[in-house]
Amino acid sequence: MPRHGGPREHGDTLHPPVPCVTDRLRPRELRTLGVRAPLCVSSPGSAAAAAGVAASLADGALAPVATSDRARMHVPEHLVDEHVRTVEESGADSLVAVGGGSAIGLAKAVALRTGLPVVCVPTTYSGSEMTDVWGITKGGEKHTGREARVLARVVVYDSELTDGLPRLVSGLSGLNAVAHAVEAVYAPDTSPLVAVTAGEAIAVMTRALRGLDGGWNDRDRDEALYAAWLCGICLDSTTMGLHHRLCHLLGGRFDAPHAATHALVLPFVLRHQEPWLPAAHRELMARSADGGDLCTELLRLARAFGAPSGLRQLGVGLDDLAPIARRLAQGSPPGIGPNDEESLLALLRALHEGSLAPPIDSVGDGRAPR
Ligand SMILES: NC(=O)C1=CN([C@@H]2O[C@H](COP(=O)(O)OP(=O)(O)OC[C@H]3O[C@@H](n4cnc5c(N)ncnc54)[C@H](O)[C@@H]3O)[C@@H](O)[C@H]2O)C=CC1
Ligand SMILES: O=C(O)/C=C\C(=O)CC(=O)O
Repeated sequence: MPRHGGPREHGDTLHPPVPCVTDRLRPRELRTLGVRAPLCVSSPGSAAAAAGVAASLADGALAPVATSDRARMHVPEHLVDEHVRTVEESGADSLVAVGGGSAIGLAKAVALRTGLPVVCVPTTYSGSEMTDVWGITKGGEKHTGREARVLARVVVYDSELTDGLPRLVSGLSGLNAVAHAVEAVYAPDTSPLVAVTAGEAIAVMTRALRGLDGGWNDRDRDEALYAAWLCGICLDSTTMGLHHRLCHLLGGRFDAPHAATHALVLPFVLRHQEPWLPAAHRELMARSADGGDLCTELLRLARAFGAPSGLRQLGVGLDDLAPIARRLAQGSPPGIGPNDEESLLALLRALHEGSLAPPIDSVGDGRAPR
């Protein structure tokens, strides 16, 4: 299959090709938006992919007026300031993000200030390209919000752009995406449609990640990108809960690596919520783990991809736990499990140690109403 020759073909594809898969960003997609002069942003790791996209645009006389490969995770405010200045000085009329959640997050933050339309070419599985969620970090606090203007106008999925993504980055960003789907299942504004999408997303992503764990192939990469798309839709459709709030707090205050933090935290927060899940949602989680215990499988995958084994490894001290629990309880993150300070502190202690409680069925009597 020639590079960029179109969606890859699999003889035994389980699902039809994703409708928005295309081979690459073409000038046509930008012309549809009526723009001519994009600022193309990437991170160092996705700079080569960004150069390829820029070249394909230039072929159509839509050469970027500026490029930057300086995106980094959590979107520090000073980078937003610098890139807004670049927009003003270059006369850019649009933002093309080529990369993972960091590049996309920077484009979103610049769009928040400037109102320029965003086009995304994701090269990791963060799912950010499908959401109206923005984040900017300043003074040790990660501020997030939702704004229609940051939602990408065009998203181009090309799994060949993920071929060079290192195994551990792939695995951890896939687990970040799974967190979007898991939290969408028990979000206050979930719906049957979201739950079905989330179930498919969790099942396909965990299957692809198991493939990556044992020797990744093209099909696993295609499936992971398909699942990332679904996971992003789940996050866009629902209110973020305890898991995302905790990860953002850790990201802002401890500069914790985003995807690795999600991978560590997810099995623990899901275990915390699990007893309060309605039976249908517990079954959905079990089905997406092939009938097994999803938390145990998520923890196994997190460890296989080098996630920290506990909050200790992220530089979080025992003394930090009570203030974090207080902060979370004050924010009263939506979720179905207990959100009082004492329960949250128990959760944080387990996370600090990295010791996951057994599934409730193996405990025997259940711990909460179903
Ligand atoms: N607003 C939203 O809906 C969401 C936002 N995020 C944000 O995204 C950021 C994390 O995004 P991630 O994608 O996990 O990390 P990332 O964008 O920082 O990428 C991880 C690493 O992979 C490298 N990389 C990216 N594409 C590559 C490629 N094709 N080949 C080789 N290396 C490549 C990057 O340079 C970086 O070193 C965080 O800031 C997080 O807050 C994450 C999920 C959803
Ligand atoms: O935690 C996530 O994966 C989802 C949202 C964010 O990271 C917020 C942001 O864009 O910084």
